Amino acid sequence: MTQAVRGRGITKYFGDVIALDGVDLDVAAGQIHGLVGPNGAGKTTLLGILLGLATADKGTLEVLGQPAGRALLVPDGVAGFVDGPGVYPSLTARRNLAELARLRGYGEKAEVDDALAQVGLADVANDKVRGFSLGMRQRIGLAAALLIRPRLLVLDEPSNGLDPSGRKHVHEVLRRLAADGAAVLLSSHQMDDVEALCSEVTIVAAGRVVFAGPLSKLADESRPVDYLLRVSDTATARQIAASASGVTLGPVPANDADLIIIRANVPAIDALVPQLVSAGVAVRELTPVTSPLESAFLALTEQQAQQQAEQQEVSR
Ligand SMILES: Nc1ncnc2c1ncn2[C@@H]1O[C@H](COP(=O)(O)OP(=O)(O)OP(=O)(O)O)[C@@H](O)[C@H]1O
Repeated sequence: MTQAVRGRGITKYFGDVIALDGVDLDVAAGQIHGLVGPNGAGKTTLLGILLGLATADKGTLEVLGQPAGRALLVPDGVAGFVDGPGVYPSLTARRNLAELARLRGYGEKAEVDDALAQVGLADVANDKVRGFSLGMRQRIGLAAALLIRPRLLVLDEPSNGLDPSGRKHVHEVLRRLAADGAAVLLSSHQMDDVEALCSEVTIVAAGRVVFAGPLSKLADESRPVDYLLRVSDTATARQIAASASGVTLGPVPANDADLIIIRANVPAIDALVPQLVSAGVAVRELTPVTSPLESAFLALTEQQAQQQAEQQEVSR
């Protein structure tokens, strides 16, 4: 599989602040890759470097086979935006895209209409962007990116402000692009979006990569997570869970009399369920409260924050 992005040791300072501290990033062509991390982790900075909006201080970056990251230039074949798309509020959605296409020297009206249709804005093509919601503006930004037929699409929080229908359009567009061989790199705080779309993720915390790889590798069976259990007899189930090894009882759920919340890892759950069943308690549902990505994200980023605090303590 060809690489769309290959970054090694990317480092970026803002004065004394180190926003990116030796970041490696690999995004394959045809892949939707998620970039996740807590506030201030360096995601926007990294995406900005890929889009030629900022330069790296150290490290190497190849985008679509070309060296990048050292000049304020959008590499060929790359589209996207950070911190929301730039639009002209006084122009209609269609004029915004048509002007952009004209400025860039490509794109016929038909492509503008097609891009608007793809993101679900055909019905409001003749409305001024001034009245558009955040989600609609995000979709205009995506439509603008589509005009250049990108081979790498870079998006910062593309689901911000999207309603379920807007989200569906955006997901479809991204999946279609990837199926056609383009690479998509998106940052998101919405773990369900990342899980629905991305095959691989890079998790960053405080400017460093704490995990990179397939989502399937994140599921760690030894890590305790919270589960919801729907059972036929909560009183007996709570009693058994309270004395089961490796299981901690959570709070009593407020609105559902048939549920209990427990914290356990996979082996502890595997041992608990037959115990409940043999005591005559039917187990009707067993669901992790947090997804594997969310719990890995929390565990990895907390670990990183703790290590940093310890390092600061040592260097004092
Ligand atoms: N232009 C700038 N000047 C000074 N510091 C900056 C600048 N841009 C980013 N930073 C700092 O660099 C670090 C990384 O910021 P960045 O915006 O890349 O994080 P992020 O992961 O995108 O965060 P969020 O999820 O909140 O958008 C932060 O400490 C931030 O304060």
